[in-house]
Amino acid sequence: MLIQDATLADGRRRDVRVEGERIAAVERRLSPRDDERIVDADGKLLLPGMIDAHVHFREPGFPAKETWASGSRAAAAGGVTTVVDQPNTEPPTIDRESFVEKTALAADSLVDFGISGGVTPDWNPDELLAEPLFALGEVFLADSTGEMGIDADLFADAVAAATDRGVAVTVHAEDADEFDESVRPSGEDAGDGQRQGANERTDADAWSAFRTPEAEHAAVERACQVGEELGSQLHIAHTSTPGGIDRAAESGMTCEVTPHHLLLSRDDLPELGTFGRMNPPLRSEQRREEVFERVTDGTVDIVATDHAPHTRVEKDAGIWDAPSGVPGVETALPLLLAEAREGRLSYERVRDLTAATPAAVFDLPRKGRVEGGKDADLALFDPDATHEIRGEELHSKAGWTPFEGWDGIFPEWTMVRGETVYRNDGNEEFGDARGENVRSGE
Ligand SMILES: NC(=O)N[C@@H](CC(=O)O)C(=O)O
Ligand SMILES: [Zn+2]
Ligand SMILES: [Zn+2]
Repeated sequence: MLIQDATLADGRRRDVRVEGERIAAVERRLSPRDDERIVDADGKLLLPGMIDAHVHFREPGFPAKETWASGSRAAAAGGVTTVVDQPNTEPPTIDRESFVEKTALAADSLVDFGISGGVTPDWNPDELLAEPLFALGEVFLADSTGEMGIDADLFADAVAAATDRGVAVTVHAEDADEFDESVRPSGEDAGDGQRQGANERTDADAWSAFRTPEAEHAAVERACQVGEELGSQLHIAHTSTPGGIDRAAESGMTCEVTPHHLLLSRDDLPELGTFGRMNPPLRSEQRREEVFERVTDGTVDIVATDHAPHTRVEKDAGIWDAPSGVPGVETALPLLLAEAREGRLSYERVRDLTAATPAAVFDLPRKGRVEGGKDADLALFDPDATHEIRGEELHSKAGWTPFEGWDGIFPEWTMVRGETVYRNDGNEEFGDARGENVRSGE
C-alpha cells in the first residue's frame, strides 16, 4: 500500500509505503508498483497511532463497564493503536493465573496491548514478574477503584523486585494521610474520628477538597525517594499537580498527564457533578494552567488517558458513593488535535506526547514513529474536520464523556500493523480483533 502526499506531524509531506505489518519507506516521492493500493492523503495528517499507556478495560470482572472488545473499538475509533491495561480487575492481575486469564480475554482486542501487573499483600512476584508483563503498576499508594492501596514497606519491596528483573514500575501517587477527612461526612470509613466530618460537604467539589494536592505531593516525594535509593526508573501515573510533576522531573522519573487534568478543572464540577469524580481529582483552574504549561514545555513526558469507564447508573450517585474514574481512550487524540488546531500545542508535541515518547519510555522500539522499519500503526486525520463530541456516539460501554460538546478531530482511518481496524468515510467500520501483546516474543 502506498499512502501518497501525507502531511507528517512536523509538516513534511511524504509518501509512505506499507508492506505487510511494517512501514517499508517514507520518502518525498515513491513510485507506485503494479497493483499497489494507492491512498490519496493530500491535505491529511498522518500520525503514529497513540500508545495509551494507561487504560482500564475492566475484563475480567466488570464486563458491564467495559470489555476488551468495546474498549479496543473505542481505542481504534480514537486513533489509539496500543493500550496498556491496568491490574485492578477481578481477579486483580497479581500472579500467573490472573495474568494468563487476562491475556486470553485480550485476544478480543482490535489494537495491540500491554498488560501490567499489580501489587497486593497476596501478589506473587516470582510468578508475575516472569510473565510478559508490560510494567508493574499502576502500584496504588492509596486506595482507588479496586481498593489496592498498599503500605510503604510493600511498595519498596515491590519496586526492588521489579528493578531486579528490569521491569518498569508505574505509580498511582496519592497519600491517604494527607486527605482532608474534615470534609467527609462522619460514619464513612474508620479514620481520624476527631476531625472527621467537621466541615462535611456533599457537593461534587468536595472530592477535590478531600483528596488534596498535598496528598499527591507527599506520595510523589515518597515514590521518588524509593526510586532514587534503589536506582529504579519509575513512571508516575496521572500527575495532576505542578508540584508532583516538578518533583518527578527533578529526580529523573517520568510522568504522565491525563486529558481531563489537562483540560478540566474544579470550575467544571458544578456542571459535571459526580461524573467529574476521579483519582486524583480535578484541581483548581490555576493548577490546571500550570499543568498545561508543563505539557507544552516538555516537563511532562506523556499523555495517557486513565480510561476508567463506569456506567451512568453507577456514576449517578452521591459524591461519597459514586465510583471514581472517567472514560477517555477515544477522545484523547481528537481533543489534543483540536488544541493543536487552535495553536495551543504543536502537532509534533502531540505526536511526542502520545506516541514517540511513550514508545521510548516503555521501550517499544517498533512503535511510535512514522519511519521505515516501524510497525505500520497509523492514524489518518483531516486536520480541519472538527466534530462535536457526544457521549452517546462513543464506543466505550460507558456511553458518556466528561468532554460532552467539546470539539475533537477524529481519525478517518486507523491501522494496526498494516491492517485497518477503523475506517470512517461517513460510515464507521471496524476491522477484526488482531491485537498482540507488545511484550510477547521479547
Ligand atoms: N482514576 C480513577 O479514578 N479510577 C481508576 C483507578 C485509578 O487509576 O486510580 C479506575 O480503575 O476506575
Ligand atoms: Zn490511578
Ligand atoms: Zn488508572
